[in-house]
Amino acid sequence: MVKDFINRFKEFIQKNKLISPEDKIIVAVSGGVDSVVLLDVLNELKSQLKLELIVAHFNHKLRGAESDEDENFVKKFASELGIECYVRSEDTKEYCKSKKISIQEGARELRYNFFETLRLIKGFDKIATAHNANDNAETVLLNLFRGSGINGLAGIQMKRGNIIRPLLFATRDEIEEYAYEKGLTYRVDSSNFKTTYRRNYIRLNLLPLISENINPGIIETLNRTAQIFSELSEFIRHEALKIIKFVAVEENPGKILIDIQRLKNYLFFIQESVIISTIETFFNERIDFARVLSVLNLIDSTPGSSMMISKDLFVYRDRQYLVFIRKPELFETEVFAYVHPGEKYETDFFVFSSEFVKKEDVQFNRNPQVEYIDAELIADELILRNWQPGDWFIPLGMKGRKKLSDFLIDLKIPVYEKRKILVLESEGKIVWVCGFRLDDRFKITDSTQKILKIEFHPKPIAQNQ
Ligand SMILES: Nc1ncnc2c1ncn2[C@@H]1O[C@H](COP(=O)(O)OP(=O)(O)OP(=O)(O)O)[C@@H](O)[C@H]1O
Repeated sequence: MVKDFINRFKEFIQKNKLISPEDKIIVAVSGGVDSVVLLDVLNELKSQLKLELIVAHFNHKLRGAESDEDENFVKKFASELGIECYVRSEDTKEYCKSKKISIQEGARELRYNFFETLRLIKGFDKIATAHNANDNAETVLLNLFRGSGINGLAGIQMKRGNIIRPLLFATRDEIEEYAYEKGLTYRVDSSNFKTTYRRNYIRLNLLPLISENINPGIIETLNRTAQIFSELSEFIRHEALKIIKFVAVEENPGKILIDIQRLKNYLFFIQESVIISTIETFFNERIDFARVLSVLNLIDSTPGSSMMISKDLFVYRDRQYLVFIRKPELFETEVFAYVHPGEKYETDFFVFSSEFVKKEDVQFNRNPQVEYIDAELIADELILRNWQPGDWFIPLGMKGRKKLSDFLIDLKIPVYEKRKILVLESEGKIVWVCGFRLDDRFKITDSTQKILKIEFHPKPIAQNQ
């Protein structure tokens, strides 16, 4: 059986290109039977495949002395095999409390960050975890019952970035049998928070029932189904990336605009994949299915509707576009500042400057970011602030007053851009809709004596904000 297991392992890693000869692999060992077997099998193949192996263990300090015993067990096992072992401990509860995330989420974040940091420091190629075919079957059912798109039905990915799951071909029984035949010891219940109530219910109640009454090979069947969905998902993702080129009208660091009408032309599962791929490709984040649904619901809601995708990624429904935007750009532009004629005011997002100039230095041009005003008509202290509903002004060249909101609609300024518009105010009157239009009352005329040149320049958004 042991030989057969190792052969199937080899076949699986070759067929799916998970491991190549001379790979340097970090093996994530919790101490449970799966990861103990994974390390053992990789160690068996070490010289044949010329692998370099190290072990990584994260002590989450979640189960008191037991956690420390897991750590000692893993260290001892690795040293018996002559493999270096790296351990990191951190109070996971504290970490999750401070970040306001669930223990499961926080533990995962800490663990995978540690593995990746170790990989970079050691210059290794891959990180192997020991998820098995039962984990995969349970994940598929969980996702199906909770509601999921194609990605969820694809189950646990065999490979994601540098992470590989080479034990996905084996069922839990087979792994336990291997351990038994090789006389391997392991820690029982060393997993972190894998056994959530729902997963446990599926494992202990549902799957045995299905196995007894419908299909004794349900684990293998679900794994095959997952494989089909995984290939389908890969195919659609490939197509989605092409479609993004067509539906995204503007792409720059920190902001993506997707044309709603164009997106609507596609079937739902393609729309879903476009949203997922946009977020993964341009923002390097992941999104769960429930949130994908909410994003797609925005398409049918009123302009201005919005939602948070993650702590700092925001999506907004504009009149024409779905706008994905990094939060800082949107929110940190709340502005209310006192500025004095002749002074400069600068933030991370824009520069406002003003200087007194002579009549002969006035250069009229079509650049709306530079204007000249009659300095004798303004106060000594001006206010630079976000525009607000109810604001009005007299646009240059016009006689009557105009509501700023109407002015912005006429200019077809997208909803998300509107939020960032600033006005320069003097004694309750708007002098300038910065970067757009001067107020007629403050323009320079033949009788103007003192001229103030005003400029407003937004700054490009820094990458990866
Ligand atoms: N504390 C740990 N230290 C090292 N490796 C771990 C640890 N916990 C889990 N692993 C690795 O991850 C595999 C899966 O573990 P587990 O099922 O507990 O994780 P999970 O809760 O399903 O989360 P995830 O899918 O994010 O890994 C283990 O077999 C092991 O390879």
